[in-house]
Amino acid sequence: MRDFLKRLPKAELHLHIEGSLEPELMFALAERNGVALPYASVEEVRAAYDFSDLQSFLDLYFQGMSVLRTAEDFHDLAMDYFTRAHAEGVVHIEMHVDPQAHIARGVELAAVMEGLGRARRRAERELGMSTALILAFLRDRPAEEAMAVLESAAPYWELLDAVGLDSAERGNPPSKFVEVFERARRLGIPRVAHAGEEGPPEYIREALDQLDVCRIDHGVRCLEDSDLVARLRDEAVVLTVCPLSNVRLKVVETMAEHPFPQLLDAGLMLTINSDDPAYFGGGMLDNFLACHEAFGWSEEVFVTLASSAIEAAFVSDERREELRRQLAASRH
Ligand code: HPA
Ligand SMILES: [Zn+2]
Repeated sequence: MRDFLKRLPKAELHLHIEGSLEPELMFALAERNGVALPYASVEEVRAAYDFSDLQSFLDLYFQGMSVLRTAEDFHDLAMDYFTRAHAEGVVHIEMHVDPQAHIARGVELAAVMEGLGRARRRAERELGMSTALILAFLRDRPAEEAMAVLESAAPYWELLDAVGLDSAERGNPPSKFVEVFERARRLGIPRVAHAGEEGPPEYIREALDQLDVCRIDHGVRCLEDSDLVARLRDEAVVLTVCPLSNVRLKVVETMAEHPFPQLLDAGLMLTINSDDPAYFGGGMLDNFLACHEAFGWSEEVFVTLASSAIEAAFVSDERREELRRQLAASRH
């Protein structure tokens, strides 16, 4: 099964590029930039990744990314992840980036976009991968700040495949960002949002009704509301589920208790994603393997999930056809 899952052409729709920062690269960049880290070793960093909830992770996530300062750093961060993902059979990656977390530290948006842009072009040229970029707003920051970031990103609007919404969910409902998402809609930029990870099903409804999103990131708590589940099924809304993330952030206690099988039984459109692979114990292949071990799914189930990701990806018609062909070929 491992060989099959590795060979399967996997499209990743939910990945925070800052969450792909492995401790080894964190140390290398800290040295390059003269940034002090509160850890003595790579082992110490990994030992600190013992989270009790989303906020306890976010604290270390924002601290870790403090080593990212220049365009070169963002290039190296993304290439490091793209190379690893490529080796696991990932063929397409849609990355969230959190500009506010960098601008607040005095890093210019231009450095972030230039570095990621260079890595994206290299991934396409050298690894044959496609990538997409999702500019995410930090929902625990004011909506006015998100609007200012969207406006300041004007030189890059053409490069954006979507805007997203992430960070601390509870107490920060999607409705807080109606105007920002309406602005994105008028600019013709697609929209996604994290909802129903730690927050209630109502936040999923708000994201659909008030932010007009085409996908829900996480969304696992929809199961608490049967009317909402029926709606997600009827409207074929894709959920980008992140199994190992949910366990590490204690959304669920164990993989065995993860509601992925119930979501599948409900007829929802689902995808498997890594979220923050450097922090949550593994990348795409590890997430696929964890599902195989916990749920004993057949190859057919994984093909269905991989196909859903291809169909929901922000890619051209030509690229989608190519990914469909790769998926069909991987089955022989
Ligand atoms: O899993 C997450 N949830 C919310 N915000 C995030 N930012 C990075 N990862 C996450
Ligand atoms: Zn996420």
